[in-house]
Amino acid sequence: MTDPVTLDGEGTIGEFDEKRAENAVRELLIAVGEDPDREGLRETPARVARAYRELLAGNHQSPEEVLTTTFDLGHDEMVLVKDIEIVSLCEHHMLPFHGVAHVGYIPAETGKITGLSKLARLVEVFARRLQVQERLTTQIADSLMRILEARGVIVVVEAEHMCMSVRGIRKPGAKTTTSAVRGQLRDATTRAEAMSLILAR
Ligand SMILES: Nc1nc2c(ncn2[C@@H]2O[C@H](COP(=O)(O)OP(=O)(O)OP(=O)(O)O)[C@@H](O)[C@H]2O)c(=O)[nH]1
Ligand SMILES: [Zn+2]
Repeated sequence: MTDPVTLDGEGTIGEFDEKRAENAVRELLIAVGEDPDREGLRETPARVARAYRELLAGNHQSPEEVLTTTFDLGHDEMVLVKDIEIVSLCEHHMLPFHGVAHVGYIPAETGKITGLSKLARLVEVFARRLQVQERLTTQIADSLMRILEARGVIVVVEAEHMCMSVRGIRKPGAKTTTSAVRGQLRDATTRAEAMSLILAR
């Protein structure tokens, strides 16, 4: 058993209980009028449980774990990784929202930077949880400020929510953009420069 992960202001999350998840999916199949023992559904509870384990893997990872590799390159200008694909699950409907995240930061004065892939890994840590897009965006920004002691951070997430496209209001194609800007990137000129890089195709 690993210790439950403490989420910033969001309580704690315990272990993933695969057997319990399987039983719950079996119950859900019965609740919607299906026969969970028919040929095509026999393995479904186990498959769905494994899928949720994967989609919620970030519950058991911390941002500190993935931002371990740092280099002191003395680089003190902005570093920006664009178009990091994300798939997350909205906490209201447990349906996916998917799109891209753009993550930029101005390193600490010491020039402490991290590996580029670590920025994408950081995004994964927070995307693979039950989320709302706003919290996903701010958690990425706040952890970069805290762990890398960055002087500034900008995170922009653009996503389509399945709960808005396949059910409810049914507006496929509607995109939601959220941003979080911290430190020196709040400065109007620096922020405008970052936004023009993010928007450039
Ligand atoms: N702000 C925000 N809202 C979200 C996100 N994901 C889903 N939602 C919204 O959460 C709201 C939940 O509203 P409710 O009225 O409780 O649920 P509902 O009856 O299923 O709502 P409808 O989707 O309007 O049918 C909906 O408006 C969703 O669009 C997100 O990441 N951020
Ligand atoms: Zn939703």
